[in-house]
Amino acid sequence: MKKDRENMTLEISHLTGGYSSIPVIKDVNLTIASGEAIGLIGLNGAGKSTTIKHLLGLLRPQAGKITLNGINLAEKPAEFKKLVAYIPETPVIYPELTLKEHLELTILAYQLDTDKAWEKAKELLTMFRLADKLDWLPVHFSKGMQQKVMIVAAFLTDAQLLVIDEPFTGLDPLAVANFIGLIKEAQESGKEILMTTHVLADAQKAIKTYAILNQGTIEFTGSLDEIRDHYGLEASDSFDKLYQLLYQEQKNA
Ligand SMILES: Nc1ncnc2c1ncn2[C@@H]1O[C@H](COP(=O)(O)OP(=O)(O)OP(=O)(O)O)[C@@H](O)[C@H]1O
Repeated sequence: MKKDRENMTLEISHLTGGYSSIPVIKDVNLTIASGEAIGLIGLNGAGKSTTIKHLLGLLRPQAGKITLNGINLAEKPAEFKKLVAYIPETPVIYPELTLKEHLELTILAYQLDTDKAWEKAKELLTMFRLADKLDWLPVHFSKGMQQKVMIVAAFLTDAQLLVIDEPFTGLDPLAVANFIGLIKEAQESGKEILMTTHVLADAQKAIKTYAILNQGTIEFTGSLDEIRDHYGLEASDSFDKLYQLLYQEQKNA
């Protein structure tokens, strides 16, 4: 398939949804173009994971639509999902499968060319210091090592959209640096990235644009400097102050 960067866009438009008739996210609009990475930030309970669940097709919207490269998730879920790789906050590990078998599952699920995929897997496994553990059971790995398995599997897929939920907790600084390098590479190769995080110090090494989700609504989108201006933060203020302001808004709502 010819890659035309102009058509490679994630569009979330007027998305309203949640777990019951009372919506958790309301009229969310977000566009991520090819080569763009957006950080989704907000207080606990703001609706970040709920937005991600909609994006992965795990929840059905009450209103609105999600398209990727023009493919509507509601109309062509299988086609849409093949273009998406997901790194969950809590690693999903199958207790009876080895590391090698976990990666084989990914290769099968995304119908990857086996030789090319293993070439890529070896690079990623070496980067994350897991190359000698292919026959181990990841269920016995540490939290950080399990997180690395998720990262290796996601970057193996070559998916167009990377959805990443709070990746930094549990990763050591070497792994964080490698992960940030992969995010930058993914952007350079024209992928779209949506990452939720509370760890702006690490995120800002790779991500320049942030969407602020407050009580289920995207309140502002921009660079960290634009966010400072919008919320009246001083250059000397830490971003903790932003969260305090969001909390005040929530209390006053
Ligand atoms: N499975 C569920 N069933 C019902 N309500 C849920 C469920 N999961 C989350 N919620 C509710 O949806 C709201 C948003 O939760 P969500 O997990 O999307 O927040 P978040 O922004 O990801 O928070 P965090 O920063 O803690 O990860 C919260 O009020 C939460 O209680």
